[in-house]
Formats: sequence, structure tokens, C-alpha cells
Amino acid sequence: MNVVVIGSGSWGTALAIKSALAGNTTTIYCRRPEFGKQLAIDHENKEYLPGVILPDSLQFSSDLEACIRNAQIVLMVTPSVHVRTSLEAIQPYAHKEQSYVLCSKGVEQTTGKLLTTVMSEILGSVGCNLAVLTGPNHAEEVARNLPAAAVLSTENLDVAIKLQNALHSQNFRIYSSTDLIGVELAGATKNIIALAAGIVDGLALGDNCKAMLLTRGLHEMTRFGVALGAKKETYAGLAGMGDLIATCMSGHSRNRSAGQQLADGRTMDDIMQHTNMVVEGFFATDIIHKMAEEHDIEMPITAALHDVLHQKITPAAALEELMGRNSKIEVS
Ligand SMILES: NC(=O)c1ccc[n+]([C@@H]2O[C@H](COP(=O)([O-])OP(=O)(O)OC[C@H]3O[C@@H](n4cnc5c(N)ncnc54)[C@H](O)[C@@H]3O)[C@@H](O)[C@H]2O)c1
Ligand SMILES: O=P(O)(O)OC[C@H](O)CO
Repeated sequence: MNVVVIGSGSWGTALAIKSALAGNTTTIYCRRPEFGKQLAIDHENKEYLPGVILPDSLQFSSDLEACIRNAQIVLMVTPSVHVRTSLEAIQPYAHKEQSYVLCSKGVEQTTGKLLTTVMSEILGSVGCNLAVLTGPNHAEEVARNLPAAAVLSTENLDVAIKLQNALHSQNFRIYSSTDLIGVELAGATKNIIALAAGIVDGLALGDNCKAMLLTRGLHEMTRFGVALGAKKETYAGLAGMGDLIATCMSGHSRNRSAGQQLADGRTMDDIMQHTNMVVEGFFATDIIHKMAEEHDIEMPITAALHDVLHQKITPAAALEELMGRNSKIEVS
């Protein structure tokens, strides 16, 4: 298959490596031509994935039209805030034999639209396939060929299986699913809980507290997803529990690490200004909190984190507030 990767950050680079190793002719589209030239010279993405040697077969291009016209599969791997503008640039060259796979984790910050809805708004008239790839996948490990799994979801199972076969390889198991909304929202909402997990680590609140947070966080993520049309079972799978564990427990996670810095007294703006990497949870918290209020969905951890990010309360006060909530039945 001809695979084009849009987004040359850490995850785009890791997925391009896996795609090339799976036997696909793979090109990373580079917005900045000089960055593409540097990747080709170094065979390494020194800016976002240092220390990983890129396969010789990987290609780099800054010609968006040529990339898209020749592609059979397009992996969308920009931060969520850039998905709409990236798709608008792609749209004139898109055709109906293609599949577009969303690999970003978020919802549109300004509108609360699912990113697959954004894809559908821009590419719907083209008639191409739309899919989501998500799961417990830290780029640093996947790129080094450590064993991992992800879930690929489209509404049409035949298409899901075709994409699954194209991207599946020995150390990167791809499972298929048709719960597009569930896998997408699970990936977006786990980043909020990961920020809170970083606060738990930063305040040295212990393993019991972390387990409580993950369990109640998963409950909250599931409640939100189901209210918007997701399947509950998806949250027990790779996109839900799997990714929640990977993100909340890992030293690689930018979201978990940002939460730890919040616990140290740094502000969201300060953290964002000092990293070239995307912390999706910062964007997700605001819009998911707003959507939860609009749909009357109870999301106490998200609400508390929202107040921490906007410096209305300290992390310690947020914890006190959450622990002081009324006792309740666990599963209702
Ligand atoms: N890093 C991971 O381990 C990982 C794993 C799974 C999913 N994701 C998701 O993939 C998405 C991309 O994350 P990442 O970790 O690859 O990013 P990153 O933080 O490593 O890099 C930032 C990316 O933003 C791109 N960018 C900056 N300005 C842009 C613009 N104006 N238009 C388009 N792109 C622009 C950069 O080129 C770069 O690709 C996020 O939604 C993230 O949640 C990341
Ligand atoms: O580094 P994070 O926190 O953006 O997480 C990366 C992936 O989403 C983990 O699956």
C-alpha cells in the first residue's frame, strides 16, 4: 500500500516506521521543507524522536499534492488543533479510493466536534473511508519495535480489516472495531485523567490513590462516551483501559508529566511555553468540561482539573474537594 503520514512529530514518525516495516511504501509529509531535508540526511527525527534510526525505505516530501494524489492510506497525526486546517489543505487532492485514519487524540477545541466529524465535514463529499487508530502507544516504545497493540475502527468492518491488515505487524498488533465514537472519545478523555495522575504522582499520594483515580476516571470517561453514543465495552479495551494505564503509569507520557509539574506549582501556560510537544489534555479538559456541562454529564475529576488548570483552586484543594464528595453506590 502507499501510505502517507501527515504530521512529523513523535507519533507520526513512529507510525511511519511501523508502516514501512509492515511493507508499505511510506512517505512522511513535512510541512517545513528544510525539516524534511534534515530527516532525509540524518535518518533520525532529532527534534521529536531522538535516538531512533529511520528505515532506509522511508521517504520524505513537502509536496502535499503529490503525496495525497498517490496515497491509498493517509494517517492523520498532527496535534488535534491542526486537524481541520491540515484536512482543508488536503481536500482538493483527496479521492474516493483512499482511507483517512485519524491518529490524533482529542476533540475540536473550538466546537467540541469529534475529529471524525471534522473529517466527515471536509472529506464527506469525496466519498473516501474514515477511520480511527488509537491505543496504549507511546511513540518512544513503538518506534523501538517494543511489543504493542492498537485498535483500528471504522463503521464498515470490511474496510477496518483491510486497514488492519495493511498496518498490522509482528510487534504491532492491530485489532479492529466498529465503535468509532467510543475509540475516539476514549483516546481524547484519557489525557484528562493522565494530567490528574501526574498530580497524584507529584503530590506523592500513593499507589492506592492512583488506582482509585484510574478506576473512577475510567468510570467518568465511560459515562461521557456512552452519553455521546459510544459502546460501554470499548472502555474495557485497548482504547479505554489500555490507553489509560499506559498514559497514567508511564514516564513517557507528556500529559502525566505535565500534571506532575502542575503539582510542583507550575501553571499550564508556563508548561506549554516550555515544550515543543503537544499536551492534548490541556485542550481536552476545557472542551470536555464544557460539553459535560451542556449535556449534564457528571464528570467530577474533569471539573476539578479544569479549576486547577485555570488556577481557581490548587491541586491539593482539588483533591480535598474530590475526597469530600458524598459517599455513593459504586456502579449505578
Ligand atoms: N507521542 C505519542 O506517543 C502519541 C501516541 C499516540 C497518539 N498521539 C497523538 O498524536 C498527535 C500528534 O502528537 P505527537 O506526539 O506526534 O506530536 P509532537 O508533540 O511529537 O509534535 C508536535 C507536532 O505538531 C506539528 N505541528 C506544529 N504546528 C503545526 C501546524 N501548524 N500544522 C500541522 N502540524 C503542526 C509538528 O510538525 C509535530 O508533528 C496528538 O494528538 C497525540 O495525542 C501521540
Ligand atoms: O505522551 P502522551 O501523554 O501524549 O500520551 C501518548 C499516547 O497517547 C499514549 O497512548
